[in-house]
Amino acid sequence: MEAYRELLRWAETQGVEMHGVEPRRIPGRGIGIVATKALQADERLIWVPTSVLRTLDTVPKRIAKRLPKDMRVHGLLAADLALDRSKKYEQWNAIVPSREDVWASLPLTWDPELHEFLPRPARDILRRQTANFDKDWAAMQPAYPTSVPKAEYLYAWALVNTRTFYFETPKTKKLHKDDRMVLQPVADLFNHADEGCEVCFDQTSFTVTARRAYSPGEEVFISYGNHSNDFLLVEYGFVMAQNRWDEVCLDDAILPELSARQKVLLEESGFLGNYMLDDSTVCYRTQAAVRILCVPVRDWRRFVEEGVDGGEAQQDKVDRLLIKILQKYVKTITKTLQSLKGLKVGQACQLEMLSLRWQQIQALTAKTITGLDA
Ligand SMILES: C[S@@+](CC[C@H](N)C(=O)[O-])C[C@H]1O[C@@H](n2cnc3c(N)ncnc32)[C@H](O)[C@@H]1O
Repeated sequence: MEAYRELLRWAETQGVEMHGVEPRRIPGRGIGIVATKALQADERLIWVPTSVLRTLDTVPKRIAKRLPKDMRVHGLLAADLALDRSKKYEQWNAIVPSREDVWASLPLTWDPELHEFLPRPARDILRRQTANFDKDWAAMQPAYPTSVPKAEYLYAWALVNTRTFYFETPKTKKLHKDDRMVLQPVADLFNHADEGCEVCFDQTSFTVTARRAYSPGEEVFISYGNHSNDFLLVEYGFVMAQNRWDEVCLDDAILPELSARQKVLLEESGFLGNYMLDDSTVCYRTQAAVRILCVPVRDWRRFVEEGVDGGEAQQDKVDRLLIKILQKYVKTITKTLQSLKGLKVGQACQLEMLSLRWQQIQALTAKTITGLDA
């Protein structure tokens, strides 16, 4: 019998209710939740009592007391998963992705040589994530020097990273926002889409409710947030083919064009770096940075300080220069894609994911060029 059927049986004994949906294996997405009948908007699909959650409070005292009092909840939950030898959650343990699956998908566990091929925003997120893991491991390691090898803790930490939900209790409300996290067996089988079901919680339960109708057999998603593909790649180990929240960072295209003086001016006005474009817009910061490259400083100041754009002719100049910068960037991306093809490190699926991501970035950049050129 599929392990998730055992999980469902266990969940039922714990009071979890599922209506018109069930878990199934979905190619390329592990397990997901699928409609078993026609569903209507506003139908309640899953109800999970808070008694099922794995939280700060369910970490056994014998574990927590050996760890620092101020340890992050992420680190504590990972310690609990790594040390748990009880049968209490065995049905849940049986359905979570294997270590191999996590290692294949999550950049944190990849060969560091591959990290240099992540887009800049992904590298930034990974740097913060690595610092958090290192902090938690530094607390864990001396407390359990022999019983939990680093790779085992990293696996548990990655599961927590990819499967927790935001949850507030009077106790966790006193903690940092990032610490208000809980593991939620069963509801953690929902995959992500850029628009999904409604997820609500109160002190007694989590509820997932359909926002639209679904046909039988259709996968039902929730949204993990309005995340770009760079974020999804590092935090969850996947990128989406279509993502309305996706965006491209242009810092690697624009920063090298700026002189030291121009960087100082941009810094002073709060416009240095974080240049983004999405499916329909080039951000104001990008406009400010490209403008400083091609209009008199006096006019540039009026743009950033008063929002005066200098008229159509000047905007045209800015657009022309931006097109050139973006065309150069498209060529740089082509080189990155070629380098990826020749790489001898990492797994094929990791290289494919990186290539896919750069192709997406290239496509969005090219689309912007076409839009500007029209
Ligand atoms: C909360 S779990 C969802 C259940 C998971 N698929 C499983 O098999 O247990 C989050 C993980 O599911 C996968 N996932 C979620 N949404 C996805 C999507 N749209 N495409 C591909 N993988 C997805 C990623 O591996 C992510 O880290």
